[in-house]
Amino acid sequence: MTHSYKPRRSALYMPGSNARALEKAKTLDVDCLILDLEDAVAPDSKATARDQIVSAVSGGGYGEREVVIRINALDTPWANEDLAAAIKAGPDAILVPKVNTPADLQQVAHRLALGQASVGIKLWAMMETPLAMLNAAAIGACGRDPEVRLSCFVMGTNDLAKETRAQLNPGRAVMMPWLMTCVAAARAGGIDILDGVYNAFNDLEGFDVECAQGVEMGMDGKTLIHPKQIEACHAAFSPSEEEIAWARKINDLFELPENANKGAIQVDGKMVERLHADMGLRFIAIADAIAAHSKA
Ligand SMILES: CC(C)(COP(=O)(O)OP(=O)(O)OC[C@H]1O[C@@H](n2cnc3c(N)ncnc32)[C@H](O)[C@@H]1OP(=O)(O)O)[C@@H](O)C(=O)NCCC(=O)NCCSC(=O)C[C@H](O)C(=O)O
Ligand SMILES: [Mg+2]
Repeated sequence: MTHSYKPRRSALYMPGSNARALEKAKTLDVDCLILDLEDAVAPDSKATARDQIVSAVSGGGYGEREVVIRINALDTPWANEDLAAAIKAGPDAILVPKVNTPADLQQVAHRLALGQASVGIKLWAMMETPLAMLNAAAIGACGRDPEVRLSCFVMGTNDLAKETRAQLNPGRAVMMPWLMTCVAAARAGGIDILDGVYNAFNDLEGFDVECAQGVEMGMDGKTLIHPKQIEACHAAFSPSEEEIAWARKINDLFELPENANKGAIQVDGKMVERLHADMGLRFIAIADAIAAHSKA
């Protein structure tokens, strides 16, 4: 089995209205950039932010970083112009906030399908409304629909807390059913999923704990709000040396002639099946992709 993998360990949001941040992003060691037109931008600054994002993305200079534009929600007065501007700018993906149903993504995909300029632009979906939690499987299934081009879920835990009135506390116990439902929906749809932001960006200890939780849940990476969160995020979401060594060891063991007809073997006192070897190959592919990404 072969794995292709695109590192999405970190996705840093920045307000489209903040020209300094848009420029600084070109120097940051981050996998993805989310240039925001939505919640980080005040209503009076929406037009300026839109212009600045178009000019920044069209101007390039972001190298290997995946560039994503977050537009305003589809039921706002800005969505239409945001979408036109995003298509013109030509980012790697457009992030649609407040998605409730597959129809929301189909509507945006329809706009993308109308123009040559949008060939290759993917869709990302914010999972942050009560309806999205109830429709997660159907929204995730858009990942299997080539016309919709959905490639990633992004958890919006702040909006989820606001809309459901559940509290966003350390440990996120009450959010766990929604987070794990979205992980399952993303996997069923064959797409990636990024964890929500950690608001207290000066609390790096708390951030480490939440990154570790995201890794445990099966998230592919985490969304960030400040450059100081990047390093710890990469450390958490990159396979460790021990994981890679273990992956190589069990794959080598299954290659041995004496194990050719075995589905399960014993390694260091543990049962290891071929599915574990496959999981190991994924770790190796991730590590290789990260190494290639850092060299670029
Ligand atoms: C939170 C901030 C407003 C803090 O800004 P500031 O006080 O300016 O921070 P610093 O002085 O510590 O900044 C140091 C340098 O780093 C640059 N910087 C800071 N943040 C960013 C960033 N996000 N991207 C790029 N560069 C950044 C500063 O320019 C300084 O650089 P230099 O001039 O060289 O010294 C700010 O961090 C910020 O605006 N963060 C992003 C906020 C945001 O985008 N929020 C919306 C997304 S979160 C969300 O909506 C989640 C979801 O939808 C949900 O529902 O949960
Ligand atoms: Mg939100």
